[in-house]
Amino acid sequence: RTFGDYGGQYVPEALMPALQELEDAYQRYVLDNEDGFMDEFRERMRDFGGRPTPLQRADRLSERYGREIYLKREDLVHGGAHKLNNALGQVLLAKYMDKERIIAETGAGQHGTATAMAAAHLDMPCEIYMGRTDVNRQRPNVYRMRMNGAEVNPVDAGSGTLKEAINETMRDWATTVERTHYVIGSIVGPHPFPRLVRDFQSVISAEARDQIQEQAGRLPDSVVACAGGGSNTMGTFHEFVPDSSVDLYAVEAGGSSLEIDQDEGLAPNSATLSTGTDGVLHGAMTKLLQTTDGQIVESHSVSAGLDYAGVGPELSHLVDTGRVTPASVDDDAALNAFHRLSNLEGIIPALESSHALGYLEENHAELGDLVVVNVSGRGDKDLETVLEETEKR
Ligand SMILES: Cc1ncc(COP(=O)(O)O)c(/C=N/[C@H](C(=O)O)[C@@H](O)C(C)C)c1O
Repeated sequence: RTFGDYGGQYVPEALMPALQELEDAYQRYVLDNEDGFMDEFRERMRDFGGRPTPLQRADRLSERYGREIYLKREDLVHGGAHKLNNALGQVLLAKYMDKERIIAETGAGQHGTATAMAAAHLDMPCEIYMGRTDVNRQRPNVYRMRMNGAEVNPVDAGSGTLKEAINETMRDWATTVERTHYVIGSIVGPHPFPRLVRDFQSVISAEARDQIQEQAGRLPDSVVACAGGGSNTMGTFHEFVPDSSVDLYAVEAGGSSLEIDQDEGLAPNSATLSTGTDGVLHGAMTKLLQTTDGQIVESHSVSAGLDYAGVGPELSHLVDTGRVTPASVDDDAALNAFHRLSNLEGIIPALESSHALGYLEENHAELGDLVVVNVSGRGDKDLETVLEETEKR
């Protein structure tokens, strides 16, 4: 149920039967591969999702930093981000559980898009909850969700971002749980969601661990991935966790500064692993950005996908035990990294992934001779934001 002191099931009694049912299905189908569930998951991620994704040597970045830089190309997964790994797995699991309806939250819209695509692919009705602020700043993804046949419900409460979208989705699920599965978008929420999402996303590190040994002849010295809720992070780390020679860096959004405004309850960043304190959010004990009297603060990031005041409990635990190094990169460095990869390697990365690439630019000297960086998504969705923000600066 837990990762050290973190995780658990801090939810209303009404949700416990649903979590118990999900835990049974997780054990039977994901862990025990009953009825060939994981075989079907892998086959669909191959034929529909486009896996395996390349682990590509970045020649220009390797020259620039004087070491071997390999990019794990999750931007090439169908839909443009790692999100499909988890969304397809959960929608397929919902089918095996005889559910009739899919709901999900989204912030950057990548998870919403992936869920809508997976639901269309598997012929399941789908409703996505998305904060009004995010609907306005990630419009191309709203069009894609609707094009894939999903209903998109804008959420006007609070700041109209991810936190409110998750609350609305949980509220829906509490009253429709008999026939509805909630496809949660990251390694957050009550047990078994953090493990379930991590296990689906772990295809990333399973492939990368084989590919790096095939292509470079050994394990990497370090692996770098951005962290919003933490699903691409733990997906990229999971199979390397037992390899103590491999350093793991989780890069969060440093926004415009790391200070929290206690009075306003505002944080101009989302660097939860670096500056957060323990608390419960969305059903799990984890690290949070909160005021001293326990109010969850409004977080910030130039990238919608990293703008989340919580983080997965598994990452909180691995940071506390020292296995994962928490890091953060500010908005400017992320924007510069967006332009840099586009110009040097011909790859336009998602603004979220740009935080991992920004960390590489600032800290490559500490990362050893062989580095794997996860490009969690592609940056088409961010072009407007980046062009606007770049003009402002
Ligand atoms: C391309 C891309 N890269 C990284 C992330 C960060 O989410 P995690 O992998 O769960 O840390 C995201 C997160 N996107 C979510 C979404 O699209 O709904 C996000 O907004 C929330 C689920 C956190 C993303 O789109």
